[in-house]
Amino acid sequence: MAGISRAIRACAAASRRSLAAASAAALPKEAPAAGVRAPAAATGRKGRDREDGRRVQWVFLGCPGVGKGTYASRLSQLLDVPHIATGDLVRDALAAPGPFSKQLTEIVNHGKLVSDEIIINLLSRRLVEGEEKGELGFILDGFPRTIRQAEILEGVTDIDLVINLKFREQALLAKCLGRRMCSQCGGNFNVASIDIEGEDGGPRIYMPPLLPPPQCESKLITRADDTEEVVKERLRVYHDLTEPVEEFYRARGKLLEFNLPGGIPESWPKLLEALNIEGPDNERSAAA
Ligand SMILES: Nc1ncnc2c1ncn2[C@@H]1O[C@H](COP(=O)(O)OP(=O)(O)O)[C@@H](O)[C@H]1O
Repeated sequence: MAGISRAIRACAAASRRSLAAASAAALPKEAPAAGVRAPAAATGRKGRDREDGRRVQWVFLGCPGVGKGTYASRLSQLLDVPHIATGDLVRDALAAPGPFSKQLTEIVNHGKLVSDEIIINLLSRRLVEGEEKGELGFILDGFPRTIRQAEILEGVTDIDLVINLKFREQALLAKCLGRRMCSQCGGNFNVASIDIEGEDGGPRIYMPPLLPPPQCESKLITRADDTEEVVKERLRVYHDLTEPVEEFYRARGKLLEFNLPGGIPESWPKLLEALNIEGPDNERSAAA
């Protein structure tokens, strides 16, 4: 797909050039009229309704623990595009032995962002692999996370829609601390029980734990950066460096704000509705 290959070339070039030069070369395009563009790319359930044959190119924004991975992954299956999480790319890179992974671990385990050069390098490599496999779109999760990353992305490819997930701040820390993954099957679970009183006439939010099946119980692992101190730092970094990215896309009429009303059973059908996507018949019961 032309959009992706342009992005790859430019991202790869950006990782070689100084980022200042890359940002200058990738100056943002004219802002379209204010207001979120109707997510027309999503109206066909498989997102195949564009004339050029490409599928959706979406971005998920939102604080750590909000559920970007959960919803991005579900949508990617529904729309038949890859879910590309830069956090996963970073974790894969730090799992490989060597000095590079040591350097990355030091950054990630302190809740800091890795450099734009490193992340663009990892992302462009992933996009090249995808292009070789014939991928026709993407849902990005965890990128862009700085204004500079957003400017580079905006300068090299067309992002159709940016979904900004919001959840009650007081629950985010508990959600991160409760995350568990099965080291064998890769399944994601959460042992936290969230119960928050309604605010300003809003409903009470109750999210029961999402417990693993018995065969996964003894294999659960916790991310090294999901400790209280590090999650608080990641939330601070999000507010300082990533929140301005919301405004960047709002000004370009691409930001769709979505307040999660609760856990997956309540939120998933509402998100599909907001995106004008028709889920498969069994989707609602699967989410319930
Ligand atoms: N776009 C990015 N820019 C810089 N660092 C990133 C980016 N994406 C991921 N990382 C690094 O990987 C870590 C884990 O990312 P992620 O899984 O997306 O975390 P979160 O749960 O906080 O959203 C981040 O704390 C950061 O160190």
